[in-house]
Amino acid sequence: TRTTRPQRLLQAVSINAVRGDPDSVIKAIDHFCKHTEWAMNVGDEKGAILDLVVMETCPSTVLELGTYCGYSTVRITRLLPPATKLITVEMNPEYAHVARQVIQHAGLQDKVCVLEGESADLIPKMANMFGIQAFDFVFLDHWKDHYLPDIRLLEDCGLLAQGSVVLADNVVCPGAPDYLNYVRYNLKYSSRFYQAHLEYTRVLDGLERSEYQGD
Ligand SMILES: Oc1cc(-c2ccc(F)cc2)cc2cncnc12
Ligand SMILES: [Mg+2]
Repeated sequence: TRTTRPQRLLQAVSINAVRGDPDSVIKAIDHFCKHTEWAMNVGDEKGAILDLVVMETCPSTVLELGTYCGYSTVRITRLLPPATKLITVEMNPEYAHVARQVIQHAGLQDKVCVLEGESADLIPKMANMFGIQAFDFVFLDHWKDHYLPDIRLLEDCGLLAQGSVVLADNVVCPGAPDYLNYVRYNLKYSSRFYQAHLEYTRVLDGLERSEYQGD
């Protein structure tokens, strides 16, 4: 097929969503994934849990690892107050290019920085790049075998502080067993599981919310 799935998803957004309206962008992507073509967005069921955790955290600084087409970027950013910045990291340049256009269609481009590259390379540079101390909220939604090394790297770079909330997607499917073991049995975290389903399917999945207890 000439076009890629992210490009077809972007086309569905540009046709069906209202410019400047994040909720219409979210609805257009969910409709596309339910009726046209499955895609690995966090989706509407897990997305509603993501919304609740973001709202109760009221974060000033947000990091997302794994942008894909920007669906969860839009979900999170639409809930943030005007002054807040969200940094999202995507290693695939083609995904990043589509995500920037989806985020722009939602009218949220001024609140989001899409960084292209490997999370392991970029995390150590973030404090200096953005003049931040710690992230109040981190959403892990990239390759599952990077969850554990990346949360350890965030700790080592002093980018987690007491009360920082880390929410991880796909801890059941595809699964992140080493990450779950770490956050559930390490006294530095208070962790809880939200049972849900793999986006747009009946397959079991879930989100793990882990709150950093401080050094
Ligand atoms: O939410 C997700 C789902 C899947 C996925 C793919 C194929 C399958 F069969 C089941 C699950 C892969 C992901 C990779 N990165 C981030 N999020 C993902
Ligand atoms: Mg995911």
